[in-house]
Amino acid sequence: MLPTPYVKCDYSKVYEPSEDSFLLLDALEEDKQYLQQKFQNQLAVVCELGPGSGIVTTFLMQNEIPIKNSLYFAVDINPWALETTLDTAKRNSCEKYFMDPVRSSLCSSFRNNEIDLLVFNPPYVPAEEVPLIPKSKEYIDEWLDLALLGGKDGMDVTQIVLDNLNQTLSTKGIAYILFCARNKPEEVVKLMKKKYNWDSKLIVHRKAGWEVLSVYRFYKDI
Ligand SMILES: C[S@@+](CC[C@H](N)C(=O)[O-])C[C@H]1O[C@@H](n2cnc3c(N)ncnc32)[C@H](O)[C@@H]1O
Repeated sequence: MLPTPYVKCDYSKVYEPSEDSFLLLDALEEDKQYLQQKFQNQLAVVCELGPGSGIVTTFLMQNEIPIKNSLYFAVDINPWALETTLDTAKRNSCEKYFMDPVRSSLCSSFRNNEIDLLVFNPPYVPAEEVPLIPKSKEYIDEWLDLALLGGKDGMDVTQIVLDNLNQTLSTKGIAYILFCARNKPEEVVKLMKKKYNWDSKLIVHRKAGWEVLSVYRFYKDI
């Protein structure tokens, strides 16, 4: 079993690592060899959307996923998450890896087809709407709402990422995305195949309280 990063931060400002975070780590561990083979002998560009505490990006660096020669970008809309991600990386002695925290909404600050590995534990809880971006860094509770609430079926934010995968990912690119049952992931993956020809594989799923969570890999075998 791969080590889990040590995280110590202010959970009134960033999402506290929970069952979903740990399930995502399990999925990445499960696919470690697959990823190693896929990206061997190249420089891999890795992007985690919504790193929150930084636990997932730090896990990737700590365990050299997908490969030793990787560049890591941690993209969050919450400014506190960027500071915390840097701190978590440092606490786990990951300073030797290239990791850039980027303040941006989803992949809007990347050029097309640059990301090889995309990882996202999104705001997936169904809600009337996705909250507006808070006016100031100091509106702490509002940043936490953004970490959780995903609009209709909890899919508003995730759907933007899925609809843009063809533009976002490199030719060999792969995405790992977490869903809860209320996101209707079985329907989502069928539509991804039909609309965009993305293959998908259920890597892990687990009952967490009253929620069933799953992580799917999206890929194209070329
Ligand atoms: C469920 S939390 C996941 C945090 C962390 N990755 C984990 O697994 O513990 C979702 C994260 O997505 C971020 N987020 C929400 N909307 C975003 C957006 N439009 N662009 C970038 N990040 C966003 C939130 O700030 C939050 O850090």
